[in-house]
Amino acid sequence: MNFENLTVFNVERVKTLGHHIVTTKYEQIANVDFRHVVATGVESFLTMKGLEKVKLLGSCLLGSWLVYLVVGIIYRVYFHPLAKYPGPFLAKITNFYGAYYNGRGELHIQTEKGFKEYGPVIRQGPNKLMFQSETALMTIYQSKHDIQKSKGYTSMVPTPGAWNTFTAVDREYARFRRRILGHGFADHRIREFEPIILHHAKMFVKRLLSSPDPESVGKWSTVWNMTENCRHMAYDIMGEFGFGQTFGLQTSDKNHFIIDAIHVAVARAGVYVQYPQLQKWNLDKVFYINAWKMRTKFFELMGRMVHERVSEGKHAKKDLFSFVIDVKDPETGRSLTETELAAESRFLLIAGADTTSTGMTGIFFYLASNPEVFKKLAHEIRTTFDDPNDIRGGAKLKSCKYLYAVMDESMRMSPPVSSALWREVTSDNFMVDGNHVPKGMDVGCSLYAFHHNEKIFSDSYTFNPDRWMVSESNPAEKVAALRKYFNPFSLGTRVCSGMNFTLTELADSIAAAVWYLDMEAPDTTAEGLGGGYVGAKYGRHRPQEFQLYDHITCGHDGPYLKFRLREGAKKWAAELMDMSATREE
Ligand code: HEM
Repeated sequence: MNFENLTVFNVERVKTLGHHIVTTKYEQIANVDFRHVVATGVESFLTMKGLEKVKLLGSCLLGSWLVYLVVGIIYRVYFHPLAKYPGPFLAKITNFYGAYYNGRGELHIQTEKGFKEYGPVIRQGPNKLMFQSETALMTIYQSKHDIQKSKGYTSMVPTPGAWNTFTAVDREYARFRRRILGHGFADHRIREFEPIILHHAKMFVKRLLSSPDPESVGKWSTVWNMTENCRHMAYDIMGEFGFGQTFGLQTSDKNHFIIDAIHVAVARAGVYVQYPQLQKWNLDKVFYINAWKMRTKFFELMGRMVHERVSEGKHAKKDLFSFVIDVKDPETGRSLTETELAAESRFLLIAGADTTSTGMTGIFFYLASNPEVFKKLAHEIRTTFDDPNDIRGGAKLKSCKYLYAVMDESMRMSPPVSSALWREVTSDNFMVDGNHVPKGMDVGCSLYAFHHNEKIFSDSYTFNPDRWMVSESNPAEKVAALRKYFNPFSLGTRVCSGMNFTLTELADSIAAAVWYLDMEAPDTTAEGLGGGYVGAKYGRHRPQEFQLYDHITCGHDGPYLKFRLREGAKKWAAELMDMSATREE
């Protein structure tokens, strides 16, 4: 084509209605030298005033951006490899959908609602598919070769190279870290650490009993917000496990800021995991100014704790540091450095403390809203243990089947990690439920939506621990079938490393609290208990459901409860009240 000489036409279309023919008339105006046109354009641009130039350039840029945007949207909606899958329009065109709902703490609700609206496969981002079937759950999370954690996880790495087990995307590196960390979570290590868990569980009970009136043993206590009390206990335990020392949150408010610091960090991370590109926009400076200040204080505290721990000597404490510092990976011959271990300990505050405290708070919510369940559980614990000092992991505690059923049912109803754990497809022939998912796409299942899949968990919004109890009307096979799909700790190659640690912590502390205490909810409204309320928007409308605000880990409030020493426990109360916050090693 010759661009130097172009023929320019004046085009006139003649439009008529009905069956008349539409004609188009071309009238030749001139033969134009294209180079001349460009030169004239440049010349007239140069002669323009400054403001006019800016306006013209601005319009051109805006125009090009709009064209780019519209073309992008059309591509994502009609021509993208995932175009055929249903889902919210916003999700089809941008990851802002996931970021927005995660920021609001409602992605888990939108997902559960989405399956009802669109069916078992939803497009939840331009390159993301969310599935709701038993086979999809197994295919996605048990695959060893065709899947790895999504790139979104890398947005949580604070400085280049500072991976921890959770953020490790690379399969080989994650396996290496899990092999080392596994030594810290081995059963015999949990047994060695358990006395520390039990000490904090007793401090928890002692605090719940305390009241402004010193004569009040046996009378109702102060009203406690269990969200806070459970967090304080779980963070203190994780301080001991990760850093060999307690934060002292149950006994002083000096370090309470770490919980706020972690929550802002988690809310921020939740948004970026859904939409990693947002991180480039440096929004932290705008939205998280206070968080940056808290972050600095938090890192200073962590730095001090790591320093103190390291200077105490490798085996001075029974903690993660001591359990794994000497472990050499048999496959690579490598150990974790002190810096790598410190990164792991920092991460465990989120992964281990925030999650466990949500699990525990949920249990208190469901016990408070279901007094008949509390009664049955109290009977089981109080008749199994004559002496509360015998409560610890082992056959006796394991025999408390109803305790474990209550724990499972609470985490089914309100999983402490609720959203999808995105996985990236790394092979060319990955199939989920007969759908070929191209390489580079993200796939996942939502824990919350899955636990409320009526096909598997019937009457899924009813708290019913009996669904986990084997009986004549509920045979072992039926319970086993449920258990296969119950996955609060995820499953497969990246299942939670701290699952057994958590179950020990929950069983010890709930059994101790129920052994010593009766409880009562002074206010059974949504605000008082932390449930939903009739008339609220979808997902927040169920009074019998503990309300979670999901941002990777979950925010919540309540239940507000008061406690009193139960009958027959007086003999043991004095010992409890005399207990010192300082633990004897
Ligand atoms: C109720 C308590 C807990 C729940 C519900 C929970 C749940 C989960 C889930 C769902 C994952 C998978 C995350 C993903 O795939 O991205 C996970 C990973 C992990 N959790 Fe937990 N967790 C809990 C407590 C703990 C505790 C107490 C620890 C340690 C002391 C811990 C350590 C870890 C680690 C290290 C990972 C990363 C595993 C990997 O990516 O390979 N968790 N947890």
